[in-house]
Amino acid sequence: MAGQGVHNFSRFVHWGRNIVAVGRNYRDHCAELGNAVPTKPLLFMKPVSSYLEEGTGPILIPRGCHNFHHEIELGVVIGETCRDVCEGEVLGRVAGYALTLDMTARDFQEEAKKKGNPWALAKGFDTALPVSKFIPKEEVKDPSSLRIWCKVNGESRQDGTTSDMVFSIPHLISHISHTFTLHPGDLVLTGTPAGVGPVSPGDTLTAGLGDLLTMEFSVVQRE
Ligand SMILES: CC(=O)CC(=O)C(=O)O
Ligand SMILES: [Mg+2]
Repeated sequence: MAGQGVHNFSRFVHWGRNIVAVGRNYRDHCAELGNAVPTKPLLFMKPVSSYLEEGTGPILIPRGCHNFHHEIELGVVIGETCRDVCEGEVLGRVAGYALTLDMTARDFQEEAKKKGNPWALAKGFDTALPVSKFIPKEEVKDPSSLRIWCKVNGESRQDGTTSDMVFSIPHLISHISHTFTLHPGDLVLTGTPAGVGPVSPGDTLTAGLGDLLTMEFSVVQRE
């Protein structure tokens, strides 16, 4: 596998350094929250401590949050260093993919947006990034045409396709790499399609990526 070297990509969660997230990358999601479609990628970071691997525990609603949302997203795992890479080189530097949830304390985010503050509290709390197992790129025929879906207690909430992204995976990673270097094991979240909505303590989230995998997480209130 390209760039595998000493790294074991099946455990990328434990050695990736950067988690870069893209916001407002689907027109239908921009519309549902009343946001303009960006003219260049909107980026924010999530801390490594926000990772939650399937099977290791529940998603924790942060203290003081009263509007807690799911956002299903395709994650792209970097395989080789990306610094000033052109779009045509990007997919050759990808190690694989993962299904991710960009869990969001929407009330914290709304407050931050009003004040012009960053989104760290809204999107960076412990367990804010539930992830599936790693999927090597050889198992993904076309990352630009993958179904991503999310159900809450069995009810469909989000059902989108990566073909509806405003900015493609090569464009996003090339763009990011012209500002900061991405390293092997880093993860790029590519934004969420429409249907984001609230989850409560006791809910079960199930989500899927094409015919490649499904994952499941329960939700509890952080004490
Ligand atoms: C409005 C948002 O929270 C932006 C975001 O994360 C997205 O996926 O879009
Ligand atoms: Mg998101």
